[in-house]
Amino acid sequence: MLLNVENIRKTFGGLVAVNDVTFQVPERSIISVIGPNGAGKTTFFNMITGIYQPDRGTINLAGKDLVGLKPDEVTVAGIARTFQNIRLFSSMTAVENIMVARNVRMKLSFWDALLNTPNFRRQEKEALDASLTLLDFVGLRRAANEGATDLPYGDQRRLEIARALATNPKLILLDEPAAGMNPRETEELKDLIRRIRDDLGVTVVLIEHDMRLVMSISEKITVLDYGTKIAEGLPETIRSNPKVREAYLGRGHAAGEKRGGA
Ligand SMILES: Nc1ncnc2c1ncn2[C@@H]1O[C@H](COP(=O)(O)OP(=O)(O)OP(=O)(O)O)[C@@H](O)[C@H]1O
Repeated sequence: MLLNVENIRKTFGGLVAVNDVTFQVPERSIISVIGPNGAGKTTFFNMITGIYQPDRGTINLAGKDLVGLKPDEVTVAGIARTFQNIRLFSSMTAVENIMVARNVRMKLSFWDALLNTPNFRRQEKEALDASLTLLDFVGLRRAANEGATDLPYGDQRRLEIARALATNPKLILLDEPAAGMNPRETEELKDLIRRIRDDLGVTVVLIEHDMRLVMSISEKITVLDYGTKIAEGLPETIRSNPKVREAYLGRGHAAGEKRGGA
């Protein structure tokens, strides 16, 4: 197992946002976490990535215990993520946004940078080349020198994915990557997610409301409702699971119909 999460729990005051959830991710898999609004999905990601510490439970990545680590330490351990609300640096170009992310892996001293040593210049050149390769990978090579937040929305989402990949992760967590995308962009995203796994060997876990995407891409789906895991399995079994249907329909049309249903 690449990621092994056991019985993690998070409460906010009296509210149990994530209720003793166990979740396993095999290496090189594509797994989705779904559930109605407020089900606890983002809180779950936030615990895995060190933004919140779980009240109890364990999180293990390739044999390394992640509980207690800060977000940047989790990144170094091998987990990258994107956010529901895009978080790009608006004052930087597309390629610069990737270069800064790559810095977590660079081996430079303060003096190298200050004195502009050959070591610094060589690593800068490598960082630029690698960042352009990643832009190519997500289909944004032409936009390298454009302001990151001037890009169309779908491109910004792909840039965020490229930036996450720049940290050289074992696992990438995508929080609603298709949000705001049109059907053509969502198709391209599906292809990109497959290539992340097939070409880069990076394992993918996504939170997603677009059920067509979820059903067509996931090898396993985990369903949360009120913080509790209510179902887990192959897309076909999840689609026909009465508990899952009830969870979506019980919350009204917002989650059940507008967003595609379960
Ligand atoms: N920092 C916080 N303080 C208090 N309550 C919180 C906090 N973060 C999340 N919650 C609550 O925890 C519950 C789960 O929220 P979470 O954002 O994890 O759900 P979600 O499944 O990601 O929802 P959505 O699909 O709408 O993004 C919600 O009731 C939410 O209001």
